[in-house]
Amino acid sequence: MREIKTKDAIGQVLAHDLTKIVPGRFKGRAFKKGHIIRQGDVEELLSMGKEHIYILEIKEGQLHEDDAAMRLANCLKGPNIELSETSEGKVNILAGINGLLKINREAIIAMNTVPDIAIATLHSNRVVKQGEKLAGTRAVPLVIEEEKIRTVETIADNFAPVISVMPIRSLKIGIITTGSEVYKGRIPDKFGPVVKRKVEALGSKVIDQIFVPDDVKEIQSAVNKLIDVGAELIITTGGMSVDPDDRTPGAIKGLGAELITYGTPVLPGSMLLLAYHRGIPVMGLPGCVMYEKSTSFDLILPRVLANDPVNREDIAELGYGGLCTTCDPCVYPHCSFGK
Ligand SMILES: Nc1nc2c(c(=O)[nH]1)N[C@H]1C(S)=C(S)[C@@H](COP(=O)(O)OP(=O)(O)OC[C@H]3O[C@@H](n4cnc5c(N)ncnc54)[C@H](O)[C@@H]3O)O[C@H]1N2
Ligand code: MOO
Repeated sequence: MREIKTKDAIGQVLAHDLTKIVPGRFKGRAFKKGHIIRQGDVEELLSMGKEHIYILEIKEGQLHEDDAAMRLANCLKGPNIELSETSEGKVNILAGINGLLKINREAIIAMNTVPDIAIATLHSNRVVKQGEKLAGTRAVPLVIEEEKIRTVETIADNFAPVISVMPIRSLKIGIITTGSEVYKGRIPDKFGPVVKRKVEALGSKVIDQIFVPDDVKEIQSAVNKLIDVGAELIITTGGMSVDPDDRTPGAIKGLGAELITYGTPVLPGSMLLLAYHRGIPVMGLPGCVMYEKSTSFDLILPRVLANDPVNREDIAELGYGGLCTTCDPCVYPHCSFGK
């Protein structure tokens, strides 16, 4: 790469994309890498403040930033990922489908430890839409040693897939509403509609809702009945804390269900339960899910729907970033909650 005066550059090949910014009106590529500079371009280049420009001269063992960015992007690309074109030396990593974003954090850290590499991502486990930008990558200098890109490619081989989107399944949901006060009609059910709205927003369907008093046997037979009629995820509400009438966790455990967790290090939503009974996930939701905008339920539900295995360690990890600051209005997922 060689620097020359713009006024002497006619006929030369531009080494990289040139960005123009007009505040409030335009930010983007004014000249593309590889463009052959013409007489008429000189005035425009000078008005963009480019008194000097780089002419491309790439040696053996070096890569241009555009080629480096595309190779980096291919290191990141896992299932259901699309790549943008290269622009201004950068490639964006995009969601190929609606789904659950998975990012290998360890791989991203290892790659960014290689000098001159920049990879910026969203957080893992977020629900994303097709076409959404998930990450961006570029090499920092205009010309980079190919060896550095090879190091990143080796890391990618060890960790693949680095970025992927898991499809979120549409499941048949069975709701069990516990609480003698609701069962006996003393108060109307306010919990069922919240659960219905949240599962439907992710593409699932409620097939049945059973109301039961705070009674172990009744809760247990409702779970089995819903599985018998084809429920693929069972969600119980209420009765999850410490009162004598809080029978739900005991009932689910008493079924012989495989308990992943009763209690999650997330506030609100710390009394949440996740178990598997006859191969079907069962979630126990504490009262706060009914009135708080975002809780542990919002963090775990998409993972269950995506069939992303959640073990006790995954639950423990939720504690870091698991405190909701209850902003008004709630801006989740555009906040630190669950990250
Ligand atoms: N001493 C402690 N107190 C509390 C604890 C604790 O660990 N120790 N945990 C707190 C947490 S965290 C939560 S969340 C709440 C409530 O948890 P529960 O799941 O046990 O909720 P319930 O007791 O069943 O109900 C609380 C409240 O909500 C009303 N409710 C329940 N279901 C419905 C429904 N379907 N429709 C309308 N309203 C409903 C219920 O009538 C109660 O008023 O406990 C904290 N306290
Ligand atoms: O489970 Mo409570 O749900 O933390 O508010």
